[in-house]
Amino acid sequence: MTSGPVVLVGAGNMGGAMMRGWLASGTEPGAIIVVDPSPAPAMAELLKSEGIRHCPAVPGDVTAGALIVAVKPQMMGSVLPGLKPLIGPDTVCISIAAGTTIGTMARHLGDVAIVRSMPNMAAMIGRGITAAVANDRVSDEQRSFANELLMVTGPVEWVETEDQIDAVTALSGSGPAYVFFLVECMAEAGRKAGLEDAMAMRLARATVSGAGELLHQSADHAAAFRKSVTSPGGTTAAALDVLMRDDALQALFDEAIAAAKKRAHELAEHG
Ligand SMILES: NC(=O)C1=CN([C@@H]2O[C@H](COP(=O)(O)OP(=O)(O)OC[C@H]3O[C@@H](n4cnc5c(N)ncnc54)[C@H](OP(=O)(O)O)[C@@H]3O)[C@@H](O)[C@H]2O)C=CC1
Ligand SMILES: O=C(O)[C@@H]1CCC=N1
Repeated sequence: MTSGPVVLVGAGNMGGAMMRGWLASGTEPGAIIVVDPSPAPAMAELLKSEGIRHCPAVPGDVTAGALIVAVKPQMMGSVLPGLKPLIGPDTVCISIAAGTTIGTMARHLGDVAIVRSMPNMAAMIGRGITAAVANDRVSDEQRSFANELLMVTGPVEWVETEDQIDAVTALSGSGPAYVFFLVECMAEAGRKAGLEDAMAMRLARATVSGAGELLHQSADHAAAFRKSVTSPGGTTAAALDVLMRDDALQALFDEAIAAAKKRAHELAEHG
């Protein structure tokens, strides 16, 4: 089954991160084909230096072992139909696009093996998290091949039902942006508290990345870490009294995640 090449359609931020992961994990450059009309100069250079075949349009002489679709959701409806020639009986098709459903993919690609997945931006440093769901055409062998291809950017969680992928998109797919915004807010608050701009940003960045690393290196619950920072009657308690007041921040996150999930449903309509 894995005799066909891994064909990546869309070598942008996420597709590029996956491709770099495949190379780093030992996939032969000759086993990768990239379809992208005009990759960014750095990507074009990488494809050239690695000797990866680059096709500005879908090649007519290839049957993919795995077909990874990493274009914007709004492009899926126009890109998917043209990918059919790449699909043979053993091809597993993997999408990372937000919103686009397995049903939409099957409508364009046919009754084939499809994995719908959702990575996140930390894939760029191999520290992402991906959730995936497979349709019933995906064999155990194809699922484990898909798992191998996805896990180069971090752990892979397989979910049972497709509707969970929209929730994943809202939580971990978009999630890095929430954390970056948290850094912006913390830095701005630090500035208002009297710190020089750049210093406030350095402290906020280091605080969030250090706290993230603690979570990464330990299985302890986030609440346990929070409690160990918080001395009774101390400064952290004073701040958390504000942040946790009336569950307002939780309510804001509930609303934000629900909005992202709703948007994923809307994006599905572009198929
Ligand atoms: N960014 C993120 O954090 C995450 C994104 N995703 C999903 O990943 C997908 C890709 O996002 P991202 O990598 O950020 O987007 P990018 O715009 O960086 O990448 C998309 C790539 O596809 C190329 N492209 C455009 N048209 C075609 C075509 N007809 N055939 C082949 N390639 C084409 C684009 O080229 P050009 O730039 O020239 O148009 C670009 O290189 C999206 O569906 C998104 O929902 C999932 C998780 C996280
Ligand atoms: O914002 C988006 O639609 C994409 C999907 C998850 C992260 N970025």
